[in-house]
Amino acid sequence: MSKLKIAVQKSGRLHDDSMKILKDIGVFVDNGKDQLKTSAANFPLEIFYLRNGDIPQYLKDGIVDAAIIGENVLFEKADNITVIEKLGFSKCKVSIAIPKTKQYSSIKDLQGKRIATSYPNTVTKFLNKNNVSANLHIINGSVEIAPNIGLAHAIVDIVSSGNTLFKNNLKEVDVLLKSEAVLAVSPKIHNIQKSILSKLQFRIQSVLKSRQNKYVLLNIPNEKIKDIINILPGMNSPTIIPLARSGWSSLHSVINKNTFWEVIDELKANGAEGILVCPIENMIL
Ligand SMILES: Nc1ncnc2c1ncn2[C@@H]1O[C@H](COP(=O)(O)OP(=O)(O)OP(=O)(O)O)[C@@H](O)[C@H]1O
Ligand SMILES: O=P(O)(O)OC[C@H]1O[C@H](OP(=O)(O)OP(=O)(O)O)[C@H](O)[C@@H]1O
Ligand SMILES: [Mg+2]
Repeated sequence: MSKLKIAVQKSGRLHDDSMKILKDIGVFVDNGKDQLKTSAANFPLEIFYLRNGDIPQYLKDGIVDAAIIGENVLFEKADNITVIEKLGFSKCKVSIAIPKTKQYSSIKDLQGKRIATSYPNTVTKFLNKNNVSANLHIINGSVEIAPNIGLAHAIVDIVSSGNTLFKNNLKEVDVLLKSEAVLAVSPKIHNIQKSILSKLQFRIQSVLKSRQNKYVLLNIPNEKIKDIINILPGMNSPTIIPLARSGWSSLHSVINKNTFWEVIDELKANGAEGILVCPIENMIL
Protein backbone atom coordinates (compact mmCIF):
# COMPACT_ATOMS: atom_id res chain seq x y z
CA MET A 1 0.00 0.00 0.00
CA SER A 2 1.27 3.52 -0.81
CA LYS A 3 2.14 5.66 2.15
CA LEU A 4 2.85 9.32 2.74
CA LYS A 5 6.35 9.86 4.09
CA ILE A 6 6.44 12.68 6.61
CA ALA A 7 9.44 14.07 8.49
CA VAL A 8 9.16 15.34 12.04
CA GLN A 9 11.91 16.60 14.30
CA LYS A 10 13.55 13.74 16.17
CA SER A 11 13.97 15.71 19.37
CA GLY A 12 13.88 19.38 20.20
CA ARG A 13 11.35 22.14 20.37
CA LEU A 14 9.11 20.89 17.57
CA HIS A 15 8.96 17.21 18.48
CA ASP A 16 6.26 17.05 21.17
CA ASP A 17 3.80 19.41 19.47
CA SER A 18 4.32 17.62 16.14
CA MET A 19 3.49 14.26 17.72
CA LYS A 20 0.55 15.83 19.55
CA ILE A 21 -0.97 17.05 16.31
CA LEU A 22 -0.68 13.57 14.80
CA LYS A 23 -2.30 12.12 17.93
CA ASP A 24 -5.09 14.72 17.85
CA ILE A 25 -5.97 13.88 14.25
CA GLY A 26 -6.37 10.26 15.30
CA VAL A 27 -3.17 8.91 13.77
CA PHE A 28 -1.77 6.25 16.08
CA VAL A 29 2.03 6.10 16.15
CA ASP A 30 3.67 3.47 18.30
CA ASN A 31 6.53 5.22 20.12
CA GLY A 32 8.77 6.41 17.32
CA LYS A 33 11.47 8.27 19.12
CA ASP A 34 14.03 5.49 19.40
CA GLN A 35 13.36 4.21 15.93
CA LEU A 36 14.21 6.68 13.16
CA LYS A 37 11.30 5.51 11.01
CA THR A 38 7.88 4.22 12.04
CA SER A 39 4.54 3.58 10.40
CA ALA A 40 1.20 4.76 11.71
CA ALA A 41 -1.09 1.91 12.73
CA ASN A 42 -4.29 3.35 11.25
CA PHE A 43 -3.29 5.79 8.48
CA PRO A 44 -1.07 5.34 5.40
CA LEU A 45 1.74 7.33 6.96
CA GLU A 46 5.43 6.68 7.49
CA ILE A 47 7.15 8.97 9.97
CA PHE A 48 10.85 9.81 9.67
CA TYR A 49 12.47 11.32 12.77
CA LEU A 50 15.11 13.77 11.60
CA ARG A 51 17.05 16.86 12.59
CA ASN A 52 15.03 19.97 11.84
CA GLY A 53 18.03 21.45 10.04
CA ASP A 54 18.33 18.43 7.73
CA ILE A 55 14.68 18.31 6.71
CA PRO A 56 14.82 20.93 3.89
CA GLN A 57 17.28 18.76 1.93
CA TYR A 58 15.12 15.64 2.40
CA LEU A 59 12.14 17.62 1.06
CA LYS A 60 14.12 18.96 -1.91
CA ASP A 61 15.32 15.46 -2.80
CA GLY A 62 11.87 13.92 -2.39
CA ILE A 63 13.15 11.48 0.26
CA VAL A 64 10.16 12.62 2.30
CA ASP A 65 6.89 13.89 0.81
CA ALA A 66 6.07 16.33 3.58
CA ALA A 67 7.39 17.62 6.88
CA ILE A 68 6.55 19.46 10.03
CA ILE A 69 9.30 22.02 10.26
CA GLY A 70 10.17 25.50 11.55
CA GLU A 71 9.40 27.98 8.77
CA ASN A 72 12.64 29.87 9.49
CA VAL A 73 14.66 26.78 8.56
CA LEU A 74 12.92 26.57 5.20
CA PHE A 75 13.67 30.24 4.60
CA GLU A 76 17.32 29.57 5.43
CA LYS A 77 17.80 26.37 3.48
CA ALA A 78 15.13 25.98 0.79
CA ASP A 79 13.40 28.54 -1.41
CA ASN A 80 11.12 26.33 -3.48
CA ILE A 81 9.34 24.34 -0.80
CA THR A 82 5.60 24.99 -0.51
CA VAL A 83 4.06 25.58 2.89
CA ILE A 84 0.47 24.34 2.94
CA GLU A 85 -0.46 24.91 6.56
CA LYS A 86 0.76 27.02 9.46
CA LEU A 87 0.46 24.93 12.60
CA GLY A 88 0.35 27.60 15.30
CA PHE A 89 3.16 26.37 17.56
CA SER A 90 6.88 27.12 18.00
CA LYS A 91 6.26 30.76 17.19
CA CYS A 92 9.43 32.83 17.14
CA LYS A 93 11.27 35.57 15.29
CA VAL A 94 14.67 35.69 13.64
CA SER A 95 16.05 39.01 14.83
CA ILE A 96 19.11 41.19 15.01
CA ALA A 97 20.35 41.93 18.52
CA ILE A 98 23.15 44.10 19.78
CA PRO A 99 24.59 44.93 23.24
CA LYS A 100 22.10 46.92 25.34
CA THR A 101 24.46 49.85 25.64
CA LYS A 102 24.98 50.31 21.88
CA GLN A 103 22.94 52.51 19.52
CA TYR A 104 21.08 51.25 16.44
CA SER A 105 19.02 53.29 14.02
CA SER A 106 19.00 51.01 10.97
CA ILE A 107 20.72 48.01 9.41
CA LYS A 108 23.15 50.51 7.78
CA ASP A 109 24.77 50.75 11.23
CA LEU A 110 26.10 47.22 10.69
CA GLN A 111 28.03 48.16 7.53
CA GLY A 112 31.49 46.55 7.79
CA LYS A 113 30.65 45.04 11.19
CA ARG A 114 30.83 41.41 12.31
CA ILE A 115 27.58 39.49 12.81
CA ALA A 116 27.39 36.09 14.51
CA THR A 117 24.59 33.80 13.38
CA SER A 118 23.43 30.26 12.66
CA TYR A 119 21.34 31.60 9.76
CA PRO A 120 23.87 32.94 7.21
CA ASN A 121 21.58 32.81 4.17
CA THR A 122 18.78 34.64 5.96
CA VAL A 123 21.23 37.33 7.08
CA THR A 124 22.85 37.62 3.66
CA LYS A 125 19.47 38.06 1.94
CA PHE A 126 18.58 40.81 4.41
CA LEU A 127 21.93 42.58 4.06
CA ASN A 128 21.79 42.41 0.24
CA LYS A 129 18.25 43.78 0.18
CA ASN A 130 19.51 46.75 2.18
CA ASN A 131 22.80 47.19 0.30
CA VAL A 132 24.83 46.58 3.41
CA SER A 133 27.92 44.44 3.56
CA ALA A 134 29.06 42.85 6.80
CA ASN A 135 31.23 39.94 7.90
CA LEU A 136 29.42 36.85 9.05
CA HIS A 137 30.69 34.63 11.81
CA ILE A 138 28.78 31.36 11.52
CA ILE A 139 28.19 29.38 14.72
CA ASN A 140 25.72 26.60 15.45
CA GLY A 141 24.53 27.50 18.93
CA SER A 142 24.92 29.79 21.94
CA VAL A 143 25.00 32.67 19.47
CA GLU A 144 24.02 35.17 22.15
CA ILE A 145 27.41 34.81 23.80
CA ALA A 146 29.26 36.20 20.76
CA PRO A 147 29.12 39.97 21.50
CA ASN A 148 30.17 39.43 25.13
CA ILE A 149 33.35 37.57 24.20
CA GLY A 150 34.35 39.95 21.45
CA LEU A 151 33.38 37.64 18.58
CA ALA A 152 30.84 39.95 16.97
CA HIS A 153 29.21 43.39 17.13
CA ALA A 154 25.74 41.95 16.56
CA ILE A 155 23.95 38.63 16.31
CA VAL A 156 21.06 37.26 14.28
CA ASP A 157 19.23 34.49 16.10
CA ILE A 158 15.87 33.19 17.21
CA VAL A 159 13.96 35.29 19.70
CA SER A 160 10.86 34.08 21.44
CA SER A 161 10.34 35.30 25.02
CA GLY A 162 13.46 37.50 24.80
CA ASN A 163 14.90 35.88 27.96
CA THR A 164 18.11 34.70 26.35
CA LEU A 165 18.82 38.17 24.98
CA PHE A 166 18.04 39.75 28.34
CA LYS A 167 20.33 37.39 30.22
CA ASN A 168 23.16 38.16 27.82
CA ASN A 169 22.73 41.94 28.00
CA LEU A 170 21.50 42.19 24.44
CA LYS A 171 18.52 43.98 22.89
CA GLU A 172 16.46 43.13 19.80
CA VAL A 173 16.76 45.91 17.22
CA ASP A 174 15.34 44.51 13.96
CA VAL A 175 13.14 41.55 12.98
CA LEU A 176 14.17 39.69 9.82
CA LEU A 177 11.28 37.25 9.83
CA LYS A 178 8.55 35.64 11.88
CA SER A 179 8.27 31.89 12.05
CA GLU A 180 6.13 29.05 13.34
CA ALA A 181 5.90 25.32 12.75
CA VAL A 182 4.46 24.58 9.30
CA LEU A 183 3.41 21.65 7.16
CA ALA A 184 5.66 21.76 4.09
CA VAL A 185 5.56 19.68 0.91
CA SER A 186 8.27 18.27 -1.33
CA PRO A 187 8.22 19.50 -4.95
CA LYS A 188 8.72 15.83 -5.90
CA ILE A 189 5.58 14.48 -4.23
CA HIS A 190 3.54 12.02 -6.37
CA ASN A 191 -0.21 12.15 -6.90
CA ILE A 192 -1.06 9.20 -4.65
CA GLN A 193 0.87 10.79 -1.78
CA LYS A 194 -0.74 14.16 -2.59
CA SER A 195 -4.16 12.72 -2.02
CA ILE A 196 -3.10 11.14 1.30
CA LEU A 197 -1.58 14.50 2.26
CA SER A 198 -4.81 16.34 1.54
CA LYS A 199 -6.69 13.95 3.86
CA LEU A 200 -4.06 14.56 6.53
CA GLN A 201 -4.27 18.33 6.00
CA PHE A 202 -8.07 18.27 6.23
CA ARG A 203 -7.83 16.55 9.62
CA ILE A 204 -5.15 18.97 10.78
CA GLN A 205 -7.30 21.95 9.80
CA SER A 206 -10.20 20.57 11.79
CA VAL A 207 -8.00 20.10 14.86
CA LEU A 208 -6.48 23.59 14.51
CA LYS A 209 -9.97 25.12 14.27
CA SER A 210 -11.13 23.18 17.29
CA ARG A 211 -8.14 24.45 19.29
CA GLN A 212 -9.28 28.00 18.53
CA ASN A 213 -12.81 27.45 19.78
CA LYS A 214 -14.85 26.24 22.73
CA TYR A 215 -18.35 24.81 22.90
CA VAL A 216 -20.69 26.69 25.21
CA LEU A 217 -24.07 25.63 26.64
CA LEU A 218 -26.23 27.92 28.75
CA ASN A 219 -29.76 28.48 29.98
CA ILE A 220 -31.68 31.70 29.30
CA PRO A 221 -35.15 33.12 29.75
CA ASN A 222 -36.88 33.13 26.34
CA GLU A 223 -37.24 36.92 26.24
CA LYS A 224 -33.43 37.19 26.31
CA ILE A 225 -32.81 34.88 23.34
CA LYS A 226 -32.35 37.73 20.86
CA ASP A 227 -29.83 39.57 23.03
CA ILE A 228 -27.85 36.39 23.63
CA ILE A 229 -27.80 35.53 19.93
CA ASN A 230 -26.22 38.92 19.24
CA ILE A 231 -23.43 38.11 21.69
CA LEU A 232 -23.06 34.51 20.45
CA PRO A 233 -23.69 34.21 16.75
CA GLY A 234 -22.13 30.70 16.64
CA MET A 235 -20.86 29.05 13.49
CA ASN A 236 -24.06 29.69 11.54
CA SER A 237 -26.66 30.25 14.21
CA PRO A 238 -26.84 28.83 17.72
CA THR A 239 -28.95 25.79 18.59
CA ILE A 240 -31.92 26.59 20.88
CA ILE A 241 -33.75 23.83 22.75
CA PRO A 242 -36.75 24.47 25.06
CA LEU A 243 -36.17 23.51 28.72
CA ALA A 244 -38.66 21.66 30.96
CA ARG A 245 -38.69 24.85 33.06
CA SER A 246 -41.35 26.96 31.39
CA GLY A 247 -40.22 30.18 29.64
CA TRP A 248 -36.58 29.04 29.49
CA SER A 249 -34.34 27.61 26.75
CA SER A 250 -30.97 25.97 26.50
CA LEU A 251 -28.66 27.54 23.95
CA HIS A 252 -25.60 25.84 22.42
CA SER A 253 -22.90 27.62 20.43
CA VAL A 254 -19.21 27.90 19.63
CA ILE A 255 -17.01 30.74 20.88
CA ASN A 256 -13.52 31.82 20.00
CA LYS A 257 -11.06 31.13 22.81
CA ASN A 258 -9.43 34.55 22.44
CA THR A 259 -12.63 36.43 23.31
CA PHE A 260 -13.89 33.75 25.65
CA TRP A 261 -13.91 35.59 29.03
CA GLU A 262 -15.34 38.82 27.62
CA VAL A 263 -18.16 36.84 26.03
CA ILE A 264 -18.89 34.96 29.27
CA ASP A 265 -19.10 38.29 31.17
CA GLU A 266 -21.58 39.62 28.62
CA LEU A 267 -23.65 36.44 28.73
CA LYS A 268 -23.93 36.64 32.52
CA ALA A 269 -24.85 40.32 32.35
CA ASN A 270 -27.67 39.38 29.95
CA GLY A 271 -29.23 36.78 32.24
CA ALA A 272 -27.50 33.55 31.15
CA GLU A 273 -27.38 30.84 33.82
CA GLY A 274 -25.79 27.41 34.14
CA ILE A 275 -23.06 28.23 31.64
CA LEU A 276 -20.98 25.18 30.64
CA VAL A 277 -17.87 25.53 28.50
CA CYS A 278 -16.31 22.44 26.89
CA PRO A 279 -13.27 21.82 24.70
CA ILE A 280 -13.95 20.76 21.12
CA GLU A 281 -12.10 17.75 19.75
CA ASN A 282 -12.68 18.39 16.05
CA MET A 283 -14.45 21.01 13.97
CA ILE A 284 -15.48 19.79 10.55
CA LEU A 285 -16.77 22.76 8.58
N1 LIG B 1 12.96 29.71 21.78
C1 LIG B 1 12.13 29.29 20.84
N2 LIG B 1 10.81 29.53 20.94
C2 LIG B 1 9.96 29.11 19.97
N3 LIG B 1 10.34 28.45 18.87
C3 LIG B 1 11.63 28.18 18.74
C4 LIG B 1 12.60 28.57 19.71
N4 LIG B 1 13.82 28.17 19.33
C5 LIG B 1 13.61 27.53 18.16
N5 LIG B 1 12.32 27.56 17.80
C6 LIG B 1 11.71 26.96 16.59
O1 LIG B 1 11.79 25.57 16.73
C7 LIG B 1 12.63 25.01 15.69
C8 LIG B 1 13.45 23.91 16.29
O2 LIG B 1 14.34 24.41 17.25
P1 LIG B 1 15.34 23.45 18.05
O3 LIG B 1 16.18 24.32 18.87
O4 LIG B 1 14.58 22.36 18.69
O5 LIG B 1 16.12 22.73 16.92
P2 LIG B 1 17.25 23.16 15.93
O6 LIG B 1 18.46 23.40 16.71
O7 LIG B 1 16.77 24.26 15.02
O8 LIG B 1 17.25 21.88 15.00
P3 LIG B 1 17.85 20.41 14.94
O9 LIG B 1 16.65 19.47 15.04
O10 LIG B 1 18.42 20.42 13.56
O11 LIG B 1 18.82 20.22 16.04
C9 LIG B 1 13.43 26.22 15.18
O12 LIG B 1 13.79 26.03 13.83
C10 LIG B 1 12.45 27.33 15.31
O13 LIG B 1 11.54 27.33 14.23
O1 LIG C 1 13.79 34.33 23.40
P1 LIG C 1 13.93 33.01 24.13
O2 LIG C 1 12.61 32.51 24.63
O3 LIG C 1 14.96 33.08 25.20
O4 LIG C 1 14.40 31.91 23.09
C1 LIG C 1 15.48 32.12 22.23
C2 LIG C 1 16.51 31.06 22.36
O5 LIG C 1 15.92 29.77 22.04
C3 LIG C 1 16.74 29.11 21.09
O6 LIG C 1 17.74 28.38 21.70
P2 LIG C 1 17.53 26.90 22.26
O7 LIG C 1 17.08 26.96 23.66
O8 LIG C 1 16.65 26.15 21.32
O9 LIG C 1 18.98 26.34 22.25
P3 LIG C 1 19.90 25.93 21.00
O10 LIG C 1 20.60 27.20 20.58
O11 LIG C 1 20.82 24.94 21.60
O12 LIG C 1 19.02 25.37 19.92
C4 LIG C 1 17.38 30.25 20.31
O13 LIG C 1 18.54 29.85 19.65
C5 LIG C 1 17.61 31.30 21.35
O14 LIG C 1 18.86 31.13 21.96
MG1 LIG D 1 17.32 25.75 19.31
